[in-house]
Amino acid sequence: MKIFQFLFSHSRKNIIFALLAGIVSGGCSTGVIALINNVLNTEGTSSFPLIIGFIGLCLMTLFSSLLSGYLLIRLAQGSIIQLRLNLSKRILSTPLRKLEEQGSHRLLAVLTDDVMSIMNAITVSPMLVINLVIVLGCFGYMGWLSLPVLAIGLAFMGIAFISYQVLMKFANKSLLQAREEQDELFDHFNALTRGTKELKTNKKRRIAFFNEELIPTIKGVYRSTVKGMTIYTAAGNWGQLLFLFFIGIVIFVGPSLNTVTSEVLIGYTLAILYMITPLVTILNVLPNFGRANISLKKIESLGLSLEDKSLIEEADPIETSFQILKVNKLTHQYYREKEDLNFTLNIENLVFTPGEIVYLVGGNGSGKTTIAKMITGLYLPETGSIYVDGQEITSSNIDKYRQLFSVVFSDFYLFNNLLGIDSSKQEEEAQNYLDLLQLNHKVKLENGRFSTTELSQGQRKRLALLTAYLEDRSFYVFDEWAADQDPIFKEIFYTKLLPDLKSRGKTVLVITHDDQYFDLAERIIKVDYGQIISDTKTGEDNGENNRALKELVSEY
Ligand SMILES: Nc1ncnc2c1ncn2[C@@H]1O[C@H](COP(=O)(O)OP(=O)(O)OP(=O)(O)O)[C@@H](O)[C@H]1O
Repeated sequence: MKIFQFLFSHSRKNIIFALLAGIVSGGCSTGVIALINNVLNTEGTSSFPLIIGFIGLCLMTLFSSLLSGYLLIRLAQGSIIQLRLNLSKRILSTPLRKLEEQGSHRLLAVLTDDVMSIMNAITVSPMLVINLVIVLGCFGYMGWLSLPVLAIGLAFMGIAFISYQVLMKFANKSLLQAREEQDELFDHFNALTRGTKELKTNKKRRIAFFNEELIPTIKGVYRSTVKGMTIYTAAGNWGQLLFLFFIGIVIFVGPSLNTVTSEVLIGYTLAILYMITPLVTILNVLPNFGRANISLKKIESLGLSLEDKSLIEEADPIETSFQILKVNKLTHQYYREKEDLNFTLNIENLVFTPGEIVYLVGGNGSGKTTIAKMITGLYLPETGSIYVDGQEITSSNIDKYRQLFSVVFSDFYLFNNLLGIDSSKQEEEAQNYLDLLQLNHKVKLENGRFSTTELSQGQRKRLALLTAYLEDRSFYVFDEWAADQDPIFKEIFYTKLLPDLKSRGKTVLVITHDDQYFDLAERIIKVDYGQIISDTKTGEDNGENNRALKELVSEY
């Protein structure tokens, strides 16, 4: 089972110690049964050494099972921490495109549902191991009492194991189905939380969402889970029934076998009685492992990998500047399941130098945001290359390359603190930016934390801009940043903030539809259906380019 491999890979040493302690504990408790059997079959009062032996064995059982339990609990909890950290690291290091393809609902299902079911299995694993050792110890003792009866017992166990495996296959099939439906359910939860406004304002949509989307999926998850868990319960009951058959055979057939003495029979009865509870416990916790296995497989199937190790390793010292950045024959393809044609983006040739303001323009869906993701290294180049001062960007230095950029995408995320920025050193600077962005009456910066991020969309974008300013990178990318700003602040953005960045030697790539400000750009790159169709330098002395700009504005 994958889950055992997973546990074992986390701490072999701990597992081996815990198992050794468990074996001692199992051995001691079997010893207690053997001793009781001995006493029951001895005439007269028990001798002093037997009493001391009994007490000693009981204490040894107690301490070794405590030690084994403690080690296993530590191992289980340690693996849970590792699992959470590992998953977070994996998500951070998985290429952006892969994450986009999976969708946030699937990641959320992994982080909540799968982590929970793996945690459940890990939490009960000490119980499983301890009880397994007791059962094995009892079987060992039974074998020592009578090999033929043990052989019958093992034959029953073999039948139980094989039939349990067959039933488990059916159960796992249903649970796997439930897990797939769970992804769909998380997608609906996404719609429920993010589309609250749309659902509240349209009763028909709300009812249709409930009846046609949410309820069928919830029922589907319910049906598959009930089916899977019922098969598991049936398998557990079947296992118990076989065990009862075994007891029946020992009790009714045992005495007719010449080799079975009354001492053996009493010993068997004691061992069987002793192992009933551990056996039932094992059968009860096994479904947890089936579910955890499915979750581990699901995590693997999402392809969350550690491909881009640089993201989770200690960051290299940040490259603060460049002289020339060249993009050559870069391509990116979006695969679309429902369409015959894939959308392909091409950047034949682009050059950026410090201190220039470049506008990236084009119609909706023409590829501007994708180009920004390609230039900033968020999408790994499928073909073509990026060169910074003559050095080619490869997977080994791409993380360092990304540190050249500060980006505010239109679907930006605003952290409520200045993570990764030494706020104590930059507090005064941050305060100045709060004034400049006209946020000083709304937001305070205290110990590197914004007093609030509950702001209007335009104000939140200004805070995102402040964070970008404080990052002080060489290359700034703004994806329709001004779209949510009022006309006054739009004017400030294009006429003050962007020239200010230029004067500080920054390269600024502005994705925009604000054609009234196109004449402020030094260069305009126009995109259409994934192709760069013009890269025009503008300037007062350049009549030809000015004509090109006028054409572009009128076309827009
Ligand atoms: N995650 C994605 N998966 C598949 N296709 C995508 C994805 N993101 C964008 N596309 C497709 O790629 C094309 C370019 O999208 P992109 O977001 O780069 O356009 P854009 O020029 O920035 O548009 P807008 O001006 O509307 O923001 C679009 O036709 C879109 O359908």
